[in-house]
Parts: sequence; structure tokens; C-alpha cells
Amino acid sequence: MPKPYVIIVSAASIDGRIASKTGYSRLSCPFDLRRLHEVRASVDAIMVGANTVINDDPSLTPRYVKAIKNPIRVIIDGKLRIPLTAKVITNKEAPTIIVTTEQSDRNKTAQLMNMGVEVWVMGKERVNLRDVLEKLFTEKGVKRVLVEGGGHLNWELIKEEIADEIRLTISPYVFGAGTSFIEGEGYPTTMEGPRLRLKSVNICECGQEVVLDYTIEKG
Ligand SMILES: NC(=O)C1=CN([C@@H]2O[C@H](COP(=O)(O)OP(=O)(O)OC[C@H]3O[C@@H](n4cnc5c(N)ncnc54)[C@H](OP(=O)(O)O)[C@@H]3O)[C@@H](O)[C@H]2O)C=CC1
Ligand SMILES: Nc1nc(O)c(N)c(N[C@@H]2O[C@H](COP(=O)(O)O)[C@@H](O)[C@H]2O)n1
Repeated sequence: MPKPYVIIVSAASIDGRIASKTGYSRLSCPFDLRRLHEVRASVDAIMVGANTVINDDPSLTPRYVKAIKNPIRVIIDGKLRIPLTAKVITNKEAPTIIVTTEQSDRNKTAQLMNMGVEVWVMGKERVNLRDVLEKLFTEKGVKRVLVEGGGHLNWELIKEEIADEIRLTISPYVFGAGTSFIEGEGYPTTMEGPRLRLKSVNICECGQEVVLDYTIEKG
């Protein structure tokens, strides 16, 4: 089945953390944020996990650049944990789809739908991310998806061999603990993980960050 092209974009400390132990995650310089918004403006949908919405309350709009349209915001929230006050629900600049499972509270589903949010129930206990991407492709015409974390969602997309590209900015900080860029059960050796091919490496205009772009080999 066809699926959209999936790009994961994150900024990490030099020890690979996208958030500190307290959830602090502002790692990018203004140039890097602008680069992120350029990617936002180039895709049809932006996907994040439930914890990212709960911790960051993001808008997920390409507001730092001139964009023709606002991409669809797709939130993967298996138990419908995100608050009704989240900006992705209350700010109507872009459409939002929340993808959940049969575990979620039906009253909350109804409340969200009344607030103008589309809710897709896709799976008994876990959301099948490949199915979500295929549905976005066939029903919403989504050809390119930007995934903005967090670490657990990134892990699932890598593990399921769904991600096509990784753009990772290494910022000049050390957290020593916190959420890793890819956060999951992990691979035992380098043999089991994805085969990454370096596409480009650039020093950010700020002079302190390194921007890595890898494609993920398939098959
Ligand atoms: N520096 C950066 O570039 C970025 C940093 N961040 C930071 O990352 C942190 C969040 O990352 P993390 O904690 O890993 O969380 P995620 O944002 O990846 O969210 C994980 C949660 O999403 C739900 N979820 C994900 N996949 C599925 C699935 N297949 N089926 C059902 N539910 C699913 C689960 O909720 P449930 O457990 O309820 O089922 C899971 O616990 C935040 O602190 C944020 O600030 C985030 C993005 C970018
Ligand atoms: N690329 C990148 N660099 C950082 O330093 C970040 N903190 C993030 N975070 C992502 O951006 C979202 C915030 O979006 P809004 O500015 O509110 O639109 C945040 O939730 C992460 O997904 N990304």
C-alpha cells in the first residue's frame, strides 16, 4: 500500500537527549527553528506523540515562514490523554486529527469531535502507525509527513521501518539524563537497527550546531 514520505526532525543535546529530566526541550537556535518551520511549510501533515503535546503544548504551525497552507496536525494518543485545552485543539489555524485506540474514553472522543477535531480509532490497544499513514495518504492526500517526536514515537516509526529520513540538529548542550531522540526497547547491536546513509552535514548559521541529514535504506 502507498504511504507518505516520512521525515523525522529533532534537535538533541550532544548526548542525544531531546528533553532534559525536567522536560526542558528548547535546544534549537533561531536559525534552526526557522529551518524547522521551512520543513513544516513543505509537508502535508505534522505528527507528534501524546507526551509531546502534554509537555510542550505546541502549535505546530509554520508561522516563522511564508507558507501556502497549514499542514494537518496528527496526534498519536492511544489513551486520549492530551488535555482539551491543548493548542492543537483550541487553535483552529490548522486541522487536527487525533489517532487513538479502543482504550480511550468515549465521552472524551465525543467532546473532541464537538470541538471540531477529527478522531480516528485505529487499534485495540496500540495505534498501527502504518495504517494511519496509509489512511492519511488515501483519504487526505498526504504525500509528505514531518514527525516532530517525541522519542517514543520516533522509536516506533524506526522500528516499524516507516521513517524515510532523519534530520537531526546537534545542539551544544549536555543533559546527562532525560528523553533520548529515539526512546524504546532498543537494538542489541548495530546489525539490527536501520541502515542510515548520510545525505548532508552542515554547520548551522549560528556556528554552534551541526545539522545531520540521513536517509534510511529500505529492504
Ligand atoms: N528537542 C526536540 O526536538 C523535541 C523534544 N521533544 C520532547 O520529547 C518529550 C516527549 O517525548 P516522549 O516522552 O518520548 O513521548 P512522545 O511524544 O513520543 O509520546 C509518547 C506517547 O504517545 C503515545 N503513542 C506513541 N505511539 C503510539 C502508538 N503506536 N499507539 C498508541 N499510542 C502511541 C503513547 O501514549 P500512551 O502511553 O498513553 O499510550 C506514548 O506514551 C517531551 O519532553 C518533548 O518536549 C519532542 C519533540 C521534539
Ligand atoms: N526541531 C526542534 N527543535 C527544538 O529545539 C524543539 N524544542 C523542537 N520541538 C518541537 O516543536 C514543537 C513546538 O512547536 P511550536 O513552536 O509550539 O509550534 C514541540 O512540541 C516539538 O514537537 N523541535
